[in-house]
Amino acid sequence: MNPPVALTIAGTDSGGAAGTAADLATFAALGVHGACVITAVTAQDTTGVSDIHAVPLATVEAQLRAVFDDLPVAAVKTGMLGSAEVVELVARLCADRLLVVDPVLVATSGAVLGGEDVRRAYLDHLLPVATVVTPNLDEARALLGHDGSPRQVAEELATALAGRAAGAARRRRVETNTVPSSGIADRVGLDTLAGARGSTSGATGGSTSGATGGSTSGATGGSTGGSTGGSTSGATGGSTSGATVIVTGGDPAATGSCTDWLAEPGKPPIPLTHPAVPTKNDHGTGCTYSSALAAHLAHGASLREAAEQAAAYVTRQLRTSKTWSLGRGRGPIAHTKETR
Ligand SMILES: Nc1ncnc2c1ncn2[C@@H]1O[C@H](COP(=O)(O)OP(=O)(O)O)[C@@H](O)[C@H]1O
Ligand SMILES: Cc1ncc(COP(=O)(O)O)c(N)n1
Repeated sequence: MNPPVALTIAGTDSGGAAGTAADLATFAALGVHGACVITAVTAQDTTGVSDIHAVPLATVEAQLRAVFDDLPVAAVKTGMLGSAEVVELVARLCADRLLVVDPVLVATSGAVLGGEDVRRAYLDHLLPVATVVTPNLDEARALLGHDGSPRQVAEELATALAGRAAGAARRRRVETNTVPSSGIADRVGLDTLAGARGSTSGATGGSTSGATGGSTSGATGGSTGGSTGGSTSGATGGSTSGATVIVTGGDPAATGSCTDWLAEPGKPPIPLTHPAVPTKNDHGTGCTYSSALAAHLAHGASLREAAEQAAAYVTRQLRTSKTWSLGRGRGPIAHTKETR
């Protein structure tokens, strides 16, 4: 039987901890075939980022078209996109897909991986069409433009994105009228503008988020039924009501546990708590988490289930890497197969 396919759109990390290295290793570990579209090549190690080479926009687009025209992509995950124009391109070509956006702005090491124009492009273009957004606390505060507790920023960001999602659906209608026909343009067809509810369940291995049309009702847009405990089906692509926001992290040092806050628009945020692993070997943790989330969604899990499983996976990998001593800086989260 075919495995589900997930696509990562991200940058490379020469040190093998974050970016596409983390994403593909995580997909493989979780039984998903990983496709990858490279947006930037970074010279990076455990101590920081020393160089970034942006892949030309046309090459990013060509990679996207090659993957979408050929493979039954059940879920898309974005990491470092690096420029506002790549953010816009991804928003345009992935708007009706099951889309996990990790809004990478700053690396653990402090390196800036996306400037103010990238932050704006996320807010204006990509986050409004995302199914789920996974900022860490700093990224969530940066996106909102102000401080707040993890719970507060998760709730506020979900509310803000819900407001933008309707506008994005309107914009998509205008844009898809002008996109020349191709494999992708066909799938991002007029029917989908109401918010495609095409099956993206990777469990079948054969589905792409097809233009099946669907309800314009905000209640179904970007549905994440599992987080309310009501649905057993996986999340679907094409948000019209706004993304679910998961603000990751918390303060493990302070409490011995990590709490990720899952917020759906219009609902009280839900705390998802798991044990903290005391370690500095956490480079690549955010990439690993969002890839694990996408992998579980590609298997057909509900969002709540996928979020819990992703955190459990990260925790296991951190337990493996916590005794490692690799590199001079912040060591990698383990991408090796579990040894115990
Ligand atoms: N020390 C830790 N122990 C266990 N889980 C962790 C630890 N640090 C982060 N996590 C978990 O890893 C996932 C990614 O979170 P985070 O570290 O905030 O991402 P980022 O790398 O983008 O800052 C979340 O589920 C978070 O709770
Ligand atoms: C190519 C690339 N993508 C993403 C990150 C963020 O990961 P982290 O927050 O663990 O540094 C990174 N450092 N490099």
